[in-house]
Order: sequence, then structure tokens, then C-alpha cells
Amino acid sequence: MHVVVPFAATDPKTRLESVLSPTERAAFARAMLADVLCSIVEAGREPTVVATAAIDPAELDLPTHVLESVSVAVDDRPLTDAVNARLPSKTDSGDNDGDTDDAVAVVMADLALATTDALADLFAAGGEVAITPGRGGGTNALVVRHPGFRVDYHGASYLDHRKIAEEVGASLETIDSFRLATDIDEPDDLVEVLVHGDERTRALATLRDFGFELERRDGRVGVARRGADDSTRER
Ligand SMILES: Nc1nc2c(ncn2[C@@H]2O[C@H](COP(=O)(O)OP(=O)(O)OP(=O)(O)O)[C@@H](O)[C@H]2O)c(=O)[nH]1
Ligand SMILES: C[C@H](OP(=O)(O)O)C(=O)O
Repeated sequence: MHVVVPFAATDPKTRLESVLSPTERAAFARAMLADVLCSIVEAGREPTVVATAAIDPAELDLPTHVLESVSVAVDDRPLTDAVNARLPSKTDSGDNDGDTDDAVAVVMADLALATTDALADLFAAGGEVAITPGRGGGTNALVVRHPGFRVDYHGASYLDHRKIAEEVGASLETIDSFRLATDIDEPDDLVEVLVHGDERTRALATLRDFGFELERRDGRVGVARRGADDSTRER
């Protein structure tokens, strides 16, 4: 199984621009990428980062065994095209029977809560297409074994992918995983990292370095950031 990790290397995480500067967004995106790569390698796979521009994995501060298992491919096409170019095709196997050796997993780089166990469950899932929906309707991770299936990201892509699987006659498994369903897109998502983030992750450490902390409110818990004047700015 090949594991692809798409990564927007330039100006990432724009939906966090109200709470993070461009430099901070770049650092946080790379911290999440590093965490996801570690979990994938610990799950026994060798991921390929498909990045919109060149990145140096050595700058991600990965453990040596992880660094040695990671490769980078630069592809400046839009996300959907870059992923589709790497999915199984009819020419990949002689018999076109959905051979698992041709399987391709696509794991987004912003899954800050992803663990080795959650990813191992995804990689072991059955179905010619296995999807982990993201909160809000996206597709956070999937495994494709069917040579006719193609992705169409953005919007309610989970629903679109269900439909595409049906159209090409691929069996579908939906994986119910809180840890893989939580992608970090918007300021409120930072709460999830502060509540559920593993203490060893770079994503959690990075947010803490930036001064983020949980703020208890009447309704849902939120995040606040210690400001330059050392008071606490509410978000
Ligand atoms: N290769 C590639 N990866 C992308 C592209 N756009 C987004 N990604 C990656 O795809 C995953 C989901 O990205 P999104 O949350 O939709 O986009 P984002 O750029 O991270 O954040 P926003 O700017 O806030 O939309 C993340 O791992 C991104 O790094 C792209 O055009 N090409
Ligand atoms: C790539 C896109 O991500 P989102 O915009 O939901 O974060 C999707 O899952 O279709």
C-alpha cells in the first residue's frame, strides 16, 4: 500500500489567518504534517508527501527512522488532480481485481489527532474504497483499491465520494474515527488539539508555544491566546 500525504506548502491554513500570522500558520501546518508522518511510519508505512512546492523533510525535525521512511514529490496541480494522478489505475495490476498491493491511502496532513492505532485501522479496512469522513463533510483519509475510483475534493466531498464509489461499482466502507475525523481548519478546531492532542505531538507543543490555552465558557469550551501585553486575549 502506498500512502500519500497531500501538503499545501505555500500559504497553508488560510482559514486560521484570524488567529495565526503567516509564519505561524506555516509552522503549525508543518508541525501537524510531522505528527501525521510519524504516526504513518509507526503504523508500518512509508509515506510520500505530495507537496505543492519543495519542502525539506530534514527541516521537520523527524526522528531518524521516520525521516528515512518519508519521501517528497512536488506536484503543483490542484489537490484533486494531484491525488487522482496517484490512485490505482487499470494498468497498475495485471488482473484489475483490486489487488491490495496496488492500494493507495490518502491521509491529509492536518489530522492533528491522528494516532498510529487509528491509522492502522484505516489501512486494515476492507472495501474497495474506505473513507474516513471529516467533520463538516470533507474526506480526511481514504484507501482506494478500485481502479475506477477518483476523488473530487472540497465541499461535502464525503458525500461526493460515496456517490463516485457507487457509480464505479466499488464497495465502500465508512470508518467512524473521532481521531481521523478531526481536521484542523478553523479557529474553533484548535480546541480539539488542546483537549485531545497527545502530549508528545508537535502540534500541541506548537499551539502552547504560541500561547494558546483553553478557556472555559458557559457553553462550549473555547481557546484564548496570551497576548503581547501578557493579558489573555479571548477568541
Ligand atoms: N498537494 C496539495 N495538497 C493540498 C492542496 N490544498 C490543500 N492541500 C492539503 O490537503 C489537506 C486538506 O487541506 P485543506 O484544509 O482543504 O486546505 P489548507 O490549505 O490546509 O487550508 P486552507 O487554506 O484553510 O483551506 C491538507 O493536508 C493540505 O496541506 C493542494 O492544492 N495540493
Ligand atoms: C480537502 C477538503 O478538505 P476540507 O476543506 O474539508 O478541509 C475535503 O476534505 O474535501
